[in-house]
Amino acid sequence: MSSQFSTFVNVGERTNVTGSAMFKRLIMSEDYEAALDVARQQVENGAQVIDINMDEAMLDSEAAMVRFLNLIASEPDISRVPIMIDSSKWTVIEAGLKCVQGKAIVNSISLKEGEESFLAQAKKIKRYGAATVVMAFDEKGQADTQARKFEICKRSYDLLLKELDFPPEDIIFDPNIFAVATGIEEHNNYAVDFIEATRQIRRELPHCHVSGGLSNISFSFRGNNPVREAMHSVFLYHAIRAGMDMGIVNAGQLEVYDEIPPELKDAVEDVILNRNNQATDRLLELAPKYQGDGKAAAVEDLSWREQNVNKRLEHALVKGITEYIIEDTEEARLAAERPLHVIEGPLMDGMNVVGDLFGEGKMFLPQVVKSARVMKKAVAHLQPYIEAEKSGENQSNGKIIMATVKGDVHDIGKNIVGVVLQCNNFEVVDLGVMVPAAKIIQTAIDEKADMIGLSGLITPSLDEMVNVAKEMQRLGLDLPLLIGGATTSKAHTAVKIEQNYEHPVVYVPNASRAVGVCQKLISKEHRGEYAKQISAEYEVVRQQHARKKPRTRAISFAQARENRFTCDWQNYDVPKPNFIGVKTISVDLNTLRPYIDWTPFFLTWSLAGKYPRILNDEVVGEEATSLFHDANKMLDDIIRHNKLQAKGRVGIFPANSHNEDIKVYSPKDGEALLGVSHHCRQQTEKPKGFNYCLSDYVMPEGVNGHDYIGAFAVTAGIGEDELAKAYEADGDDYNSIMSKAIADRLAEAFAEYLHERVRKELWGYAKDEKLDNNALIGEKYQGIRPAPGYAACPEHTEKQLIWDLLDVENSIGMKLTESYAMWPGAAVSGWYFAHPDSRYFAVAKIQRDQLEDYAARKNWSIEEAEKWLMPNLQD
Ligand SMILES: C[S@@+](CC[C@H](N)C(=O)[O-])C[C@H]1O[C@@H](n2cnc3c(N)ncnc32)[C@H](O)[C@@H]1O
Repeated sequence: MSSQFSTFVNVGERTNVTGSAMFKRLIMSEDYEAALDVARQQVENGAQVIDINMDEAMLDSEAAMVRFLNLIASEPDISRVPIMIDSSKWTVIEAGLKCVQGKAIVNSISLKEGEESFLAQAKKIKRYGAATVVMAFDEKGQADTQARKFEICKRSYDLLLKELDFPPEDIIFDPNIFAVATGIEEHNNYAVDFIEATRQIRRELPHCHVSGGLSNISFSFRGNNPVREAMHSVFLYHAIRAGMDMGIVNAGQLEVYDEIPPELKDAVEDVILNRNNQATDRLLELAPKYQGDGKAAAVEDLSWREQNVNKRLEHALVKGITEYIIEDTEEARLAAERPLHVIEGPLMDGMNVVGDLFGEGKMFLPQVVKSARVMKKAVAHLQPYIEAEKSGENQSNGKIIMATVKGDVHDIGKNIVGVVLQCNNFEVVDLGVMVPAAKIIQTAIDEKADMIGLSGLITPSLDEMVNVAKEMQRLGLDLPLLIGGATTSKAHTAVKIEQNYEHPVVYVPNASRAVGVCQKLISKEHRGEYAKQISAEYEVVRQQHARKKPRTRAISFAQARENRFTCDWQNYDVPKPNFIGVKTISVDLNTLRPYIDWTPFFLTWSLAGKYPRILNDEVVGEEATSLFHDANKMLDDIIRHNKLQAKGRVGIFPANSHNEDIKVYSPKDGEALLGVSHHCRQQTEKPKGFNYCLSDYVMPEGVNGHDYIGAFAVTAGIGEDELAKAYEADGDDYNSIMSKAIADRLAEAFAEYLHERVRKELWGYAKDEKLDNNALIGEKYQGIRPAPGYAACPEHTEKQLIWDLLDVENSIGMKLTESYAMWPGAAVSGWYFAHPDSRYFAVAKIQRDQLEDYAARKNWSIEEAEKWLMPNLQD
């Protein structure tokens, strides 16, 4: 059932005689036709489940339930959503279960009357194949604190799984939403108790769901809808983040979180999160101000609109405000002699202010990208007028061809550089990802470009950049070549690329440097001087590199092997997996959300600092907070509209090591050899430690039977390209980059989530592990998940074995490029090692003897081995 819950599931409650006076009237007067219309409307309005309740003293509830459900069954537009049979009487529920077609949900059972009746009811529910809501209610009463809520849910969960083998994905906990701000001090923490209990439930009781009735929370503010709506929205915002994935939410009674006036939001947040003792009083004080329309109180500061048009354009650009840009641009166009002058005049002036502020560190990258969005909108408005003039003039600073090289799919960095250059009036022709050298060069010639910029993330891309440089030389180009991307460096550019091309080759470490470099290269006046300076600088880098003595002494491969990590294998207790084989994992994004590590997200946007501290950072805090809000808003939208999907494959196999190889056997018989995972060993002198190789963490063959190894490949990027392209088509680079950064985060979150499941459940060697997200990010668990291409297993072609073992491409559509980059880009793959001593390390430099051995093991020529292990070879 989990696939149905890939978004927050909204339960419609209007077909409930206890909650809707109108529905009650219709049922009591036996107007079932009109009652059906109520159900239909709910589905049309987006309810994904409809809750039906006939609990009315004056009604034969059982008969009414059966009659209504039978009517629904013959209405395909209603019966396409699951039905929630809601009653406090078990007989009504059972009568309902008998006549629902398709999967039903029972609302609800609990431990209120003890374990026996709870299990008896659950057993029947299971037999009907239904899911069930389980209330946090036991023999002592309804749970109000976090501890009680969790304790009851855990007890229910354990009973259901152990006694009945009840599918955990069919359990929906309702940990009780109670009213806050009632004036009774004990109630102040009720929302926090619900949210934190939800977090704990979702973390510790795998695969279950959490639901609740939202409107209770704001009960004390009956009659003041703006405050109630704000409370619903704030509560939901936090509860969904904690893992609430279902609920009775009346969309009409929900304010958009980001549109709540800040003053009200702050006061409501104080109440919901119980942030201080005065919270209720403050909200009570504020509430009358928002009564009625309420929003009148929230006056946006629009004084900037009174300035002249040029100043307004500047303000919009600096602040990234798109609302008025078309009307302001139009006003400027009408006043200008020619439309082009608007770009060259006020718009470029505004962008220069942005550029200066960015250069001075007073604006941050996300703001600059937002400015670019405004600029693009303005330029798009002017474009038809400029074309109508057919002036053919090109007033840009210069034209640059940008591309992620062949074999690589990573483009966030490239896109950011592109935007920043466009902000500075460079014309960027972006060829996208996986672009062969021939296409890059031909486009540069056709477009009469002034420069070429190459980007790449994975190490094989370094080689491809060398190839592009050689091709440019061979074909006689004279354009400057810019090099950027995570694995590139000044040293690599100087040592490997520059001498292959006799015109300027410049390493660009980040987006903020790109503008300066491009401006110097484009300027006739400065280019020669700058090129000379760069080339002299790189000559020094080369000389230093050549002189550089390795800080560590190399030893022979035989010596290194001799000094392998080992343990008492004879007495090693092999952790036997609960699951051996391969399976697909589909997971909803709400489940992944709490596993996100946000720190690298901020780094993507060049904001350095650890999350959550960064939100309050003195320098970047404000921008980080705004970025974080934008990201979460987009994430809400992605989840709500299913815009990205996460899919993965995981496998656990019998395995043994043989020196630097890991032999992987068939899960069926443990005999047939499915493949060999090849590894490299550290080859520098280790006076105090071991010369590690990943194979050391798997029991050698011939000792004591099989050990095991796991493999995984996950993506959260299904839909990523379409999503980003849609934003790009709209000139919205900010959201395009944002969507990719989010997809990336979700993929990493997926890897974290799946690894936890492997440890606790599939392999199960750490079933009692209890770690919060911080501890997971800090890798405080047993075992590792090294990823080919990273330091302990630097050779990328080894991903192919993961793909073969897990049948990744056929089953979930993830692919490997010729450089072994993963597609979609938001993807992670790797191996699982369970050994308690397993650690990440860096293979670092290896010697010729190991290179030859590796080539022989892989059945490669030495040249081939050199190509793939290039970053690990001594220069
Ligand atoms: C790149 S970070 C990703 C986790 C981070 N929390 C995030 O969300 O971006 C850590 C991962 O990189 C890989 N990794 C790190 N160091 C490694 C090494 N020395 N060898 C192999 N893989 C390594 C492992 O797969 C590890 O789980």
